[in-house]
Amino acid sequence: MNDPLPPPPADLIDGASLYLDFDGTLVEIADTPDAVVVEPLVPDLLATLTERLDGRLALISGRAIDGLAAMVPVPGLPISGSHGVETRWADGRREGPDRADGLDAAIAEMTAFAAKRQGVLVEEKPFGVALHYRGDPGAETDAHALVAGLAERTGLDVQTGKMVVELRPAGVDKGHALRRLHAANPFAGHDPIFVGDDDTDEAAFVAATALGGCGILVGPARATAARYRLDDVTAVRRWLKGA
Ligand SMILES: O=P(O)(O)OC[C@H]1O[C@H](O[C@H]2O[C@H](CO)[C@@H](O)[C@H](O)[C@H]2O)[C@H](O)[C@@H](O)[C@@H]1O
Repeated sequence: MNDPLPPPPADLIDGASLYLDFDGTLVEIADTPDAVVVEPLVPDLLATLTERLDGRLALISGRAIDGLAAMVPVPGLPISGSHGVETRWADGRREGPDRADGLDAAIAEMTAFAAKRQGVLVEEKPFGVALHYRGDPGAETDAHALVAGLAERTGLDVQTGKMVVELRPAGVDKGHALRRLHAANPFAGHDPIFVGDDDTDEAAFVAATALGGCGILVGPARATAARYRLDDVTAVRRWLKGA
């Protein structure tokens, strides 16, 4: 595939509001969710950017907020978690929906599925659940079929990702997350820039563009709503340091 997307200019975030994905963007993908290595330079970089942007920096992740906040201990950093389902604002206020009926039963079925396949694991989240098959790629088809069936029965939506398929509340995605954060101070009125690598990030690229900003895809060229592209996590960190 030809790559029509240039790297972002160094001054793109001047005066902007910056929204960052986590896995595959700020940290390298690892074998399991808990195996991710967060070097000290990551929270240090986020703290520096928060100061430089007068607080206009937030994480928008597929991970649940509590786990992510523990991995990235930056005081006052707003976080949207679980693919836009839950929010932690800079002052610590939390927002999220009720836990869906049927979620516990879905977790039980996924756990039974994983118990029969070494390398498949279940990641529980407060409002959803992810089924990871990075440790057993051959389980992909069955994992997707299981989660599609559970989505029909529970009314939850299917979210795909890198070697993962999950259930999350319907009608919410990272685009909603970006719009929600961007409607509030200090983000509002500044062009939104979103940086991400995965399927779930496309909705945020679309939202950022519609609000007058743009998206930056991380990873190999692909069909995307992003305007710019960076090769990998190292390139993201270099760009953020130089921006
Ligand atoms: O939106 P993100 O912050 O990028 O989160 C997306 C998912 O990331 C995590 O899973 C992915 O990263 C794992 C660790 O590198 C990897 O083992 C897995 O295969 C990837 O799918 C996280 O565990 C999920 O909850 C997030 O939805």
